Amino acid sequence: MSAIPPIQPEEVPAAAARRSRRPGPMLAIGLALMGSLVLVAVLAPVLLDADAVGLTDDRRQGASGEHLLGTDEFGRDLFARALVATRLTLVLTVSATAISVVLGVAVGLLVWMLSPRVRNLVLTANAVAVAFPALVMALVIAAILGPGAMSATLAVGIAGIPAFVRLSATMAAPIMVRDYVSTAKLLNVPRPVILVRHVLPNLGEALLVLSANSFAVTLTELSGLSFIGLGVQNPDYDFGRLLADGLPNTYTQPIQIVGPSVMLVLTGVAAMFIGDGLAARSNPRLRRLVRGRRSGMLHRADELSQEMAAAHREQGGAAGAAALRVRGLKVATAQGRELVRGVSFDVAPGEILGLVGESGSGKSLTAMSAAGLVPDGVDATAAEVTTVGHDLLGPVRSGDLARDVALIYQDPVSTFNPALRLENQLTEVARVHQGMNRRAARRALAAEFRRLHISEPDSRGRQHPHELSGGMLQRAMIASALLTDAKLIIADEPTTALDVTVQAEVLRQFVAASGSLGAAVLFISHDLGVVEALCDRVLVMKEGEVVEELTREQLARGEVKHPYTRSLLAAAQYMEPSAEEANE
Ligand SMILES: Nc1ncnc2c1ncn2[C@@H]1O[C@H](COP(=O)(O)OP(=O)(O)OP(=O)(O)O)[C@@H](O)[C@H]1O
Repeated sequence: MSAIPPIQPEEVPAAAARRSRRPGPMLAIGLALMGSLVLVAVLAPVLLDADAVGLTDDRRQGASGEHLLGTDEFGRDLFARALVATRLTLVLTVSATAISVVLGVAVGLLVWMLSPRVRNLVLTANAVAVAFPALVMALVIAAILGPGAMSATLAVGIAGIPAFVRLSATMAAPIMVRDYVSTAKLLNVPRPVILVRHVLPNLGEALLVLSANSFAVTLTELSGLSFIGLGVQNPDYDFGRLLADGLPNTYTQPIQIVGPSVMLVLTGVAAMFIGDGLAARSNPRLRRLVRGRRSGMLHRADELSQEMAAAHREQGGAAGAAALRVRGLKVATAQGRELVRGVSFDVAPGEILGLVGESGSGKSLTAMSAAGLVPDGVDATAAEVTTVGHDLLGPVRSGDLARDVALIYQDPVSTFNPALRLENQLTEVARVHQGMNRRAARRALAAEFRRLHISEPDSRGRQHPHELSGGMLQRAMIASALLTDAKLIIADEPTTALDVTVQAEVLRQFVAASGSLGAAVLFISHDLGVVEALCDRVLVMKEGEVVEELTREQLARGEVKHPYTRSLLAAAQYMEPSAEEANE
């Protein structure tokens, strides 16, 4: 057997990560411009209020050294008025945008607490609202609420809500099926907490981009409402109100509309630059499980299956010793399509049980059901699922499963919430369910990192997932299982997404970890070679059924009976390079 070469971790260099966080030129210009406008909004009403509102005899004057943009029919300085109007304009625009963002995001996330049917209804109604022009909707709402700055702000804010509902609901969808959300569900984290903690931070960048662009649109709409008399009322004034005041004099004294027009354009351009700059800077790498009566639940099987399970029990012997005991597990879609058809097995403490079979044979559904995680859209029944002593067909105390079961998924990137530091995620069970304080948990995690040969173990925890390679993230998951002394590790193709050398190292660490923990392991794989090297026993699944059970020795000697296993074995041998090929 050839020696396994040491792994070369392909980390994302810290300098590159820092560079990607620097604002680009567009964002810098936008922020500088917006910063200047905010400064004007703060200072102008203090310094220029007398000139802006003071009535003088210098009426309808053109531009001069004394009045840079002339004066209006009451002798008020138009330059001062344009600058002073910045404060009210910005306050109203920020308020209306905040209404759209806060309510839109709240609704967009809360729909994920509804049943799929009600959620679809809400989202369809929202899609209709999005298709309706926001300005028309704002006009209708403003007309109902009556003229005034407050009602215009409310109208424009409400009209902007559907766009944010759509964005946040759509972006939440893929996050709700991410592995770290499944893990949070295993931890019995309440749905609102999952939404706020795991989903909301991942919307941050997209929300910022949409908010900045929405700010520009809101500015135009609010100015439009003031311009037609539905917004800010005299004696107050924003840019739109100033434009309306200057309109009758467009031909006789056009300079009256220059100030508010320029300020309006500058504010809009600043917001657009910020939005586009944020969009350009957003890192594309930074990227549902529903419990209900009808689906996504593990139910106790009906009478018939109970009988079947009793038969299995007789075959299976005493339940006491097994870390995982599954009897008569069936998983079916709501339409009745059977995906897993009465699977029964045990995994003893310290034993590694392999689950092999072609894609779609029901391996993941079987394993996830064993952790009480049944995906939305399917219904699972069993006569018995006892996981580390917990009867999953009855109520399980919050945190018990989380403490005893560790899940390691195929895609190391989707396993972690990209917005949270690794140590927060990896030490959660230890801190929340085992009462370890933050500092002790951090130290213990670093020790496990060291044990698993993760470089710079003391600082890794403070990094975000994208700063580590895939192999490191998988080892970090193993470290987390070690940290909590998990009694059952469910690993769903944990090395498939890794390259071959990293795979070998992760597997080596995996065996060492499970050995030192004495944990039972349910190891799912397509790869018979890996399973033979790693597992004590193997279950072969085909079309939702276990068609054969083999020991490692039987598999090694090729003592397989079922034609399907034979074909799997033949395929694996066909894939393996011959000795000559390997030497080439
Ligand atoms: N939530 C779901 N709703 C409906 N069908 C599902 C759902 N989850 C899985 N299935 C179907 O159940 C079958 C078994 O899926 P499962 O993921 O357990 O297969 P698998 O053996 O793990 O395959 P793979 O190796 O590709 O992951 C597949 O046909 C799959 O399409």
